[in-house]
Amino acid sequence: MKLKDFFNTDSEVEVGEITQNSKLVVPGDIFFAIKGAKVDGNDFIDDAVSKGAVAVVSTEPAKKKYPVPYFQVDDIDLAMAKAAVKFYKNPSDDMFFIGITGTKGKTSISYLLESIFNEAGIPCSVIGTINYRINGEVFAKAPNTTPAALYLYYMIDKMRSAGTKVVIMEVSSHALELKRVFGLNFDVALFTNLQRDHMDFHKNFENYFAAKEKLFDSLIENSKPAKTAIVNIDDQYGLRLADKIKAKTTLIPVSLVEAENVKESLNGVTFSYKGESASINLLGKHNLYNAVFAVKAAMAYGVDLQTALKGIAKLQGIPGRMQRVNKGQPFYVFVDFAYTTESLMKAYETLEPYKNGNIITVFGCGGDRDRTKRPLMGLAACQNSSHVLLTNDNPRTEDQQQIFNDILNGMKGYTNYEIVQDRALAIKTGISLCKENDILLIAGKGHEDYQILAGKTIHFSDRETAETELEKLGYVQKQ
Ligand SMILES: CC(=O)N[C@H]1[C@@H](OP(=O)(O)OP(=O)(O)OC[C@H]2O[C@@H](n3ccc(=O)[nH]c3=O)[C@H](O)[C@@H]2O)O[C@H](CO)[C@@H](O)[C@@H]1O[C@H](C)C(=O)N[C@@H](C)C(=O)N[C@H](CCC(=O)O)C(=O)O
Ligand SMILES: Nc1ncnc2c1ncn2[C@@H]1O[C@H](COP(=O)(O)OP(=O)(O)OP(=O)(O)O)[C@@H](O)[C@H]1O
Ligand SMILES: N[C@H](CCC[C@H](N)C(=O)O)C(=O)O
Ligand SMILES: [Mg+2]
Repeated sequence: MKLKDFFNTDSEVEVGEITQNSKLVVPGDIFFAIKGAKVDGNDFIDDAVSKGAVAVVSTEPAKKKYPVPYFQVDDIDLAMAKAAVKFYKNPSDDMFFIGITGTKGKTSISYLLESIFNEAGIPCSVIGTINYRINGEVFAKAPNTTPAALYLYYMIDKMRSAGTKVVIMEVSSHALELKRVFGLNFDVALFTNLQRDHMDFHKNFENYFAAKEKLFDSLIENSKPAKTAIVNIDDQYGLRLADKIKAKTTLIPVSLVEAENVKESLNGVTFSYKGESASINLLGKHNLYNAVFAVKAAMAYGVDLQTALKGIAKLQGIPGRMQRVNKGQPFYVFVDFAYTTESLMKAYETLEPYKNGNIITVFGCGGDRDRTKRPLMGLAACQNSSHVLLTNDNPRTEDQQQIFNDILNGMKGYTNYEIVQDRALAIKTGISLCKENDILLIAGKGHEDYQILAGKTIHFSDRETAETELEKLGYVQKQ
């Protein structure tokens, strides 16, 4: 493609790649300079040009005369997404796109859907929190749930070349707000729920909801047929959304009343759905929602009910989502990605029927993120546990003591906690406190295999740590 295909210019210069990272520039590339959270991409324009960039795009006026065309734009996120749509030739037009938004349930639904499409023999790819997968193979670890447009489109192009028929995508509110998914045509969009999170970024619930709604705006504006919205109407924001979009789109409501004969156990949930018996190997009623969402989304593509139900039944588990660590010890250990108040409450609700002793919770809160949830999580943990081990999560660049102080504000009046700052030690302590039938809940990091301490990333896994500690105590049973 030529430069004139992207910008208002008559330049015939051939474009190689489009990038926002000067380190990756090779001769022929267009460089997008982004003001980031850590550094300003505008400081790397000279670097990009010296490496052979053929054009520079920025929101800032040019600091000097560059030897290549310089385009000043109002909205760099939009400019990148538009360039990506052109460069990769509308890749979403060639595949069926399922976008999942909502505070909770996105990753779980994406796994359930992938399992259904595998069962149906339909090649599918997944973009989400844990990693990015192309037709079942891990393509890359996920730096973001929904990556920035240039990388996102690059990956979608690879999915198309690999013969993917269905792309299942978690669409975060950040992505919607920052236009990372601009230009993608979603065939089906899912809304799970809206709960307290990301207030650092959105400031209030209305803004947060407005960001989520954008997925459905794009659904309405796109030009493809079969525009379907699948919305949780048991959620107050879902109900509002459903009301707003019902005249313009095919609305499929989701409500738990559709699942009958629900029986929960530590192996999963069995239920009947539209007269068929169904099961999932995932714990808790929230996963029943996720299962119903997945079945409805797959059916919107054309998968039949029986195949969809077989697909959800085959999924054995999801990394870090209520995952049991079982080395044959006489108590229960669960790792869960509950890093918000509501998720923590869901975890306790799920475990309640099996409570035959104490519940001990290991948790902390991430730094450089929503502070409003911290006292609420502290309160929830104290209220629902016999003992809480307050520890670090990913403090990132924030002072750990400040994070503890925020959490402790919600724990006033409670004495059933102690601070064990080192997470491995907190897990070890939690295990040592467990007596027969007790439950240890290790919350907040789920699948994560790292910790970000003072800005540095080290390897860390709740699951591995728990397994190692259990093995040290002589428990060896294979999972
Ligand atoms: C706060 C935020 O959103 N940061 C995102 C941002 O990174 P950043 O702002 O720190 O970038 P930076 O390091 O300051 O660099 C700025 C620019 O300079 C460029 N640069 C830098 C150095 C150099 O030598 N040359 C150069 O050109 C960089 O390529 C970049 O374009 O751009 C990166 C690349 O696109 C993102 O990976 C990164 O997401 C970080 C990891 C992040 O944590 N984001 C969170 C807030 C987020 O987006 N979360 C949502 C929701 C998660 C959920 O589901 O709950 C998500 O979708 O992940
Ligand atoms: N449908 C749901 N409703 C409420 N809570 C849920 C639901 N599904 C999962 N959870 C809880 O939220 C946690 C994270 O689930 P999941 O990873 O599927 O959500 P997500 O939307 O992808 O979250 P994130 O934005 O952090 O990636 C789970 O471990 C569980 O505690
Ligand atoms: N995608 C979420 C994950 C948070 C996980 C938790 N362990 C934390 O670090 O706060 C975020 O980046 O806000
Ligand atoms: Mg997710």
